[in-house]
Amino acid sequence: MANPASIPVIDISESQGDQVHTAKQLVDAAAQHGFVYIRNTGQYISPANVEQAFSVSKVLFESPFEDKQRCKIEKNNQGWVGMHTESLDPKTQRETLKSFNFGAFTESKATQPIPKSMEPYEADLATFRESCHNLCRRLLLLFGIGLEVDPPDFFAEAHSPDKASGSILRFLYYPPPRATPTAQESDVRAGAHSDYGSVTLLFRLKGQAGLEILTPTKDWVPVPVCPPGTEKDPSPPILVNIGDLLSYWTNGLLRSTVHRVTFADSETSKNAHTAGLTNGESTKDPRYSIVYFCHPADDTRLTAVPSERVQSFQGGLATANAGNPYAERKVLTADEHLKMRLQATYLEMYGSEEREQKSQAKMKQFARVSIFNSVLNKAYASTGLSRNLGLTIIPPSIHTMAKERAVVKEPARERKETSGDKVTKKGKSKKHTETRYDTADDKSRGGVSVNLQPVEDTSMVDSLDLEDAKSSVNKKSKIKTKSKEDEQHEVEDDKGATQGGAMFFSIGTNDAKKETESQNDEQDEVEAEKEISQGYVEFFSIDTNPTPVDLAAVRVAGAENSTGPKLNREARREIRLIEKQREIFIKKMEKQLGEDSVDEALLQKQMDKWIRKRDLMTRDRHQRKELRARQSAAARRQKKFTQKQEKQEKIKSLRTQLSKMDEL
Ligand SMILES: O=C(O)CCC(=O)C(=O)O
Ligand SMILES: [Fe+2]
Repeated sequence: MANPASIPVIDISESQGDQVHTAKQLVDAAAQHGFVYIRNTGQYISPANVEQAFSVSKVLFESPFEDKQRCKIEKNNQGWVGMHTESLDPKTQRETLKSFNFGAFTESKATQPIPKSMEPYEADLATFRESCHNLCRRLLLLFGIGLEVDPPDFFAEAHSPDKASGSILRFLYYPPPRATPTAQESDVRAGAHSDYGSVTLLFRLKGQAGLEILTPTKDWVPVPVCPPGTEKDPSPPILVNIGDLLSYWTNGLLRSTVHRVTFADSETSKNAHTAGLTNGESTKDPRYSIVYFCHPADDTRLTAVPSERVQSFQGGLATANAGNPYAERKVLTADEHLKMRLQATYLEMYGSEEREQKSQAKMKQFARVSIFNSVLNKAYASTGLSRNLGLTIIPPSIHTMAKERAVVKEPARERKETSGDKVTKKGKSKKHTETRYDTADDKSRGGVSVNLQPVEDTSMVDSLDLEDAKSSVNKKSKIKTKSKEDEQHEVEDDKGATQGGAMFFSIGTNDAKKETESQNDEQDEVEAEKEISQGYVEFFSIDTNPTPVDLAAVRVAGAENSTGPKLNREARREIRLIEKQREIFIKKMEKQLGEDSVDEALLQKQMDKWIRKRDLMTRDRHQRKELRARQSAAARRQKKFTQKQEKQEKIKSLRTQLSKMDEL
């Protein structure tokens, strides 16, 4: 068993004597280990506040999945990260963590969507984040003093809280090993990585093992929560580690050290002997941790700081970061660095180059399908939007179907009206007219209707077959139907999760038309599923920020008399609303800045923001609708079940009576 790391514990409270001495101690620890414990005396963050932050974190992770999913992580690195979404170390197969990243707060209000369950704690979160930042700035000042940077507050100033930065307060949750039954030996809780910012604060709970650091001799050693001498402190020390930026800034004098979180537990890992457990700590329970990643202002340049000690440092970045593949200097500013690291972490969200190429190929394929092109062209043309719209992927079977349909020139859909009497639930007769747009004859392969709706999951668009895609939708709906949301379901759902905020089209086929309520049990099931999935199979999306398309060409194509299917009412309404909103923004801009002063880029930004917000609202509405459908389906099922039981009871009692009569 590897010995725990001998990271020093330092008391930085101002009352603790010589500031220069403390600063030198800090620099030495950061240069040797890249990690240092700060005794928590409560001067910067009280143990009570840390405890409260952990309680809030538990509330967050226990809140409904939909509530968190609504706030999925975006490219600004803020939001909810579901299971297997993140990949800190692309070499590791899977990481079993969930987390929530809080960005900036203004006047105690979050500047990002947060789960409803967090609303009562917004001010507490803002205060906690602020105290973390203050502690980091104190540490940065001490690093400046210890390194004799001129001026000593060089680092602290670069982290002014008034400027936009990538700083993040992050709550982490690692499910217990028993909740990840499909875990493989190679799985880790968090993959090997160094942190992206300047300094990181890490809060952990007593008894929760797992964190390990990679030493210069390439050994993984555990970092206990309570190192010797701190066991009786009111709160475990705060673990501070040096991030890549401080390493760049100091030419590698301060080390950004690679670390990870493992299942290093004798019960769960065959590698227990290499992992090494520290006394009294284990990984068998769920693990919670809180991290504060402190970043400088976005535009901060990452050149070596004005310090003789740094400039004359012989080791240099390469030597100091031997074993840290992440610390290669490739960038000039803090936000460029962060973007580069986030791209590698959230492959799914940013899309790898390979996926980009594939989607390009699919786009070309898509372009050949005139029937769908005409739908899009019309949509683009009628919105008159200057935002760049683009598309992603259609399953080949739909592609084939569309091609066929284009070739046979299926007859246009006809408006059909049927009227008659309908018996209401109360047994009264009522006049009823139903309008349908239907194909005129039975040559139809199922009419196509296009429907605009935001969806939260596009995983099925990769499906190779329409039927597959359909059953995948239904399967997912079924998963969601289960009332008890357990870990495994979250894992399933997370797998397909992609970034929100995009607007998607979906396609419905004739067989998905609303059916009249049936008395038949099975039919009821089918109906419920249809209601839930709304009978639609997502097939392509309009991304709000994708590959640009030539809008001029789109307008020309849109103006032609296309023979493709018409946009349905919801789609047309959506487009009208977008147009209207755009006009409102233009008018506002003109009012403020005078006529012909429309700033296209700004307008674009406003539109994107508005659309994102609207998409979220629409998604909420759909979720509510889905919930209602689920509830009524469950009620129907329950009713059927009770009726069946009553019937059986009756038969049973009749049989008993009969046999009694027989006996007589
Ligand atoms: O949970 C932990 O102990 C460490 C997490 C971590 O290293 C990170 O989020 O960067
Ligand atoms: Fe980390």
